[in-house]
Amino acid sequence: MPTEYHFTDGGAAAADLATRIASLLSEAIAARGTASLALSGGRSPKPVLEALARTPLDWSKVVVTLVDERWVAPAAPDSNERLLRDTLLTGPAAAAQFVPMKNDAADAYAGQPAVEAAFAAIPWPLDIVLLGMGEDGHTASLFPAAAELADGLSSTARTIAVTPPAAPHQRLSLTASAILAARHIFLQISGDAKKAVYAQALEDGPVETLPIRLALLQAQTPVEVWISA
Ligand SMILES: O=C(O)C(O)[C@@H](O)[C@H](O)[C@H](O)COP(=O)(O)O
Repeated sequence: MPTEYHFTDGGAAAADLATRIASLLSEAIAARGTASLALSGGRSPKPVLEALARTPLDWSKVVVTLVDERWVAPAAPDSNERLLRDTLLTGPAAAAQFVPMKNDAADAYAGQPAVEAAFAAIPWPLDIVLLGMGEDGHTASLFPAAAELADGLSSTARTIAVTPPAAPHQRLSLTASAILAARHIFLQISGDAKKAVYAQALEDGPVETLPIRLALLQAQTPVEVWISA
């Protein structure tokens, strides 16, 4: 079962989570000389990314990538790369090495092989994966009812191209095996609707229905869930 941390204030949760992540990155650098961090996009991580950006750390030893990316130009408002460049990769954390999940290929399927090849340069397994969750139970871009879900749950590749059934843009996503190989998994949840989905996902049931279960119903990798109002 995951370890849960509950907060009434989202800002306090973000500050605390950033401190926890920075401390694990420091430990990884001390132990292995480098650290790797995969971050989610969407709305939830922004305050954590802003807090992390201000955290003193030897960021030049940290390789940062994404948990998933929308196949849009890196400057587009929906780009997760843009979110990282506008938040985390400023100030001290600008010294980190960033490995994008988007390239110039015409679509995510054509672009995936080069992303997979670029991922070979990331210190592996990932030290930290920060997941979000949608109200449909998706995590990363592993969406229920997506044609690629079965592959995303079973593939030994690190990345997969996905067309979400009910969300905009083709995506590149980490696979379940890449997520579960990580040393630490974090999940951010806020709001009553997500709390209800999270509670349901903790009950035994098919991963295909609520893909976040891939992280919650396993004992291989420690999962910490940061829950706020
Ligand atoms: O790029 C993305 O959309 C994601 O990484 C995705 O998996 C996200 O974490 C959830 O959809 C939750 O998104 P919110 O935090 O915006 O609710």
